[in-house]
Amino acid sequence: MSEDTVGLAPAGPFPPAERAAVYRAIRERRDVRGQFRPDPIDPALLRRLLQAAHDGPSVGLSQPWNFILLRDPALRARLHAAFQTANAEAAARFPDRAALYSSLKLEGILQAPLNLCITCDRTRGGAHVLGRTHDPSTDLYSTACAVQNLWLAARAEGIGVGWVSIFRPEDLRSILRLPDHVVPVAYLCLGHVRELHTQPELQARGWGRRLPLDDLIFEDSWDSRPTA
Ligand SMILES: Cc1cc2c(cc1C)N(C[C@H](O)[C@H](O)[C@H](O)COP(=O)(O)O)c1[nH]c(=O)[nH]c(=O)c1N2
Repeated sequence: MSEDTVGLAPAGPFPPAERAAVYRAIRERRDVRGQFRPDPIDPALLRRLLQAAHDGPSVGLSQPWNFILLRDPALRARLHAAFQTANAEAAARFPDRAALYSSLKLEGILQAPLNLCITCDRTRGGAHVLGRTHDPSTDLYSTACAVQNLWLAARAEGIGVGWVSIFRPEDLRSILRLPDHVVPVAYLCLGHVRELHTQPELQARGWGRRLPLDDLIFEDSWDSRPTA
């Protein structure tokens, strides 16, 4: 196919206000655990979020994702119970910070009007996928890119998103009836929110802090990092 039949559009920078909006969505995106309103997400809005995810980059254009929409209260109760089991196990890993850990809210499974599991089908695209031949993990990275697209679009739409990874993988697999070749990459809680934290909640609550960007940049080789 020649260059003039593939379809090209101007690639200059966005006008300043649109550029600012993109950076605003990136900077103001937050992980939401407890501030969900119960009102449902409009189907057209949800469709835009899923389209944003589906517009993501993927290795060899393999698009390994699926989107499992979880609304059924009974199913969500089982998922919440699975979270509680895993969270008790996780809490035990932090004996020095047990009180702080147990004070953290780490999911909104029952409060959020919608839960969404974004999966990666490790067979999508067949045995050989362009770009994945030497790094099989690239299908998982692709799926994470889709998640981030959705997360940023959700911020622009006023929808909060919270990622819950405190599950035994086998619990998610059995409750959602996933076949072996499908990996649950992201379990997300979604809903309208009235307010968002201005900084990561884990920072606000003293669990961690955002690292200075300058400490993370170095040139040419790992050996030249400032902390070396
Ligand atoms: C892969 C992955 C997995 C999780 C998370 C994120 C990601 C990327 N985060 C959210 C995480 O704590 C949060 O992103 C950081 O603390 C930074 O905060 P903001 O996202 O900027 O608000 C998260 N949060 C939570 O309350 N329970 C969880 O199980 C998880 N799991």
